[in-house]
Amino acid sequence: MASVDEKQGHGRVLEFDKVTKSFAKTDSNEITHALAEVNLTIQPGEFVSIVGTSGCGKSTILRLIAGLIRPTTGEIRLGGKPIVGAGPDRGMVFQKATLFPWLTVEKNVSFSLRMQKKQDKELVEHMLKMVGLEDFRKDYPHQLSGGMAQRVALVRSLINHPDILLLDEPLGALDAFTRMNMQDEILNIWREQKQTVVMVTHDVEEAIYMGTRVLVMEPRPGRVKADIPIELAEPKQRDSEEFQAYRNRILKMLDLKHHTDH
Ligand SMILES: Nc1ncnc2c1ncn2[C@@H]1O[C@H](COP(=O)(O)OP(=O)(O)OP(=O)(O)O)[C@@H](O)[C@H]1O
Repeated sequence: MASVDEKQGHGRVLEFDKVTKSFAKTDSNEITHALAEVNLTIQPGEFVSIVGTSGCGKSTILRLIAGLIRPTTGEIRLGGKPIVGAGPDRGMVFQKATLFPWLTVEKNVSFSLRMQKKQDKELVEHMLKMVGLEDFRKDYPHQLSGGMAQRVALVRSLINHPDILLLDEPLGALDAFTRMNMQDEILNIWREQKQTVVMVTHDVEEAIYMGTRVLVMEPRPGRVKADIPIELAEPKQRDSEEFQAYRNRILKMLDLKHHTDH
């Protein structure tokens, strides 16, 4: 039986135990080692940011946690139990809001509740208010800006009270101003709901600003190169010396081998 805590979706530790993931290339006999051995413990309520150059396995980590793919070797456990598939206790948001174009905002948000025959008008209303979209409930996705669509995608995942929220570059397609606003919105939601968040981003400042911890990854084979707890006073000041020291340290790690624009 799940404990009350588990039912509420909080309090479960996420563990990667010697996890590797390899993919066979379809056009040759080669194998891509997307992840070498990853060992990782994420405590409930942590906000973990993942940064790293292209192809170092960031999305693979999220897809493994989501249960969309299985490890090649090793095990991923949530609350001590192996993750064997997708489930409503883990919600994922992608860079491009994947909304149903034929459904209104309200219907997109309540979709999974309706699938589970758990209609809850008040909850939907609360969620829409939380992201300031209550006046747009009857609009369709094509009528929304990128930021608004991403807010809908976010609350559509949050409505199941996931234990873990998985964010795959959720703000990557937004303009700088909207992006900064949404960083604060996501942080407010996280502070209110206290779920565990694992977010992939290419933006080092965003990783530090939002994360309680930053994982720096390295490619070929993908692995965690550094695991950096962010110990900055809230609210974090992007222009503070301490903030910039984290930024420079992480950028240096990313630049050592790969001169990219990350
Ligand atoms: N389904 C798949 N089939 C074959 N190879 C894959 C598959 N998924 C990922 N890979 C390979 O695994 C490696 C890691 O991919 P992943 O998408 O996790 O990287 P990433 O760090 O998220 O990259 P990016 O920042 O470019 O999104 C890459 O070399 C990629 O080509």
